Amino acid sequence: MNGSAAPQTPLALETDQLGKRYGDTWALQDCSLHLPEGRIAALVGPNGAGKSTLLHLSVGLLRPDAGDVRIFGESPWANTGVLSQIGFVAQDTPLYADFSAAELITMGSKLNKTWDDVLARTRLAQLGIPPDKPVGQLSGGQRAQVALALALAKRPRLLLLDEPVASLDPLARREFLQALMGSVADTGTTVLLSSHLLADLERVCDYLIVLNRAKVRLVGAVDDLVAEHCQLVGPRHDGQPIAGVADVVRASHTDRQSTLLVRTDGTPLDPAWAAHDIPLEDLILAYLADGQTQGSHEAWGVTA
Ligand SMILES: Nc1ncnc2c1ncn2[C@@H]1O[C@H](COP(=O)(O)OP(=O)(O)OP(=O)(O)O)[C@@H](O)[C@H]1O
Repeated sequence: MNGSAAPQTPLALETDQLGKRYGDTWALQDCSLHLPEGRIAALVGPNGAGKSTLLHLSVGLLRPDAGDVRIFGESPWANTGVLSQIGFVAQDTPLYADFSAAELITMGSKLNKTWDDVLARTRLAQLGIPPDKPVGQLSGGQRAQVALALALAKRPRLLLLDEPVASLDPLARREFLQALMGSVADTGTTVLLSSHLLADLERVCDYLIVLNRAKVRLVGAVDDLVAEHCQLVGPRHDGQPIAGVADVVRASHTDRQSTLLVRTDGTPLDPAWAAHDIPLEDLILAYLADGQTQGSHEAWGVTA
């Protein structure tokens, strides 16, 4: 994990040993990461990994039980002034159900110092969202579109989206992500977007955060992470160190041969192994699979 690497550019989000606990269970633990300003970042993890918890800590909806979270250098819990720079669309896009989209836009314009009314109205007009219908009567996908339009109209420096495309059909999903990219490209807005749809994320994101079982498993620029990992195929591996390899992320074996997904250390690789590039999706899946069900089998009293 390279979450503690020295930052090169100003940071939109920074966490240091951040933790949140419910009873005895840590929803997020020892979470240290940087998200440089201007990135479009994917937040990936299995159900219950801690993604929503990280986002809620980042907008001051939850208070940390350990460590710190800073947005543009400020604690969102202690310094609520920084919240005006954040747009947040929570999972299931909660909106006031009795209000129409037009009324929500009016409310947004009164509550926010920076507000782009034309952006919100143009976007919802293009999508055919009726202005006067209570949003509680819109479809889940239409509500998600309204929530994104409101978040974008705030002209945030940091936009946090918790599974924004989950309720959208494939066409709407693509349109949503294109609109998101278009809106943030000009403004330099930093985006952190959680989703289970890896192919979508691969298309739009240039930064990656992988959480698994409350811990950060992987964080960094997509190009760097892809360059640092590869698949090795070679003689059966019995666990001894391999030149050029920092970590073995995943291993599978036959009697004579091993296939390893590894993180390299930047030095030349042992020539006994054939190295192949690894697609981003396979890389993410390897980190997601890591020890996934071990604790669950213990909790259910069954063997894996
Ligand atoms: N209010 C709560 N009370 C108790 N436990 C909670 C609460 N909220 C979350 N948790 C627990 O914290 C852990 C992380 O939950 P979180 O919602 O952050 O996961 P997630 O990665 O967003 O999951 P999903 O992909 O399913 O939305 C889970 O084990 C969850 O059961």
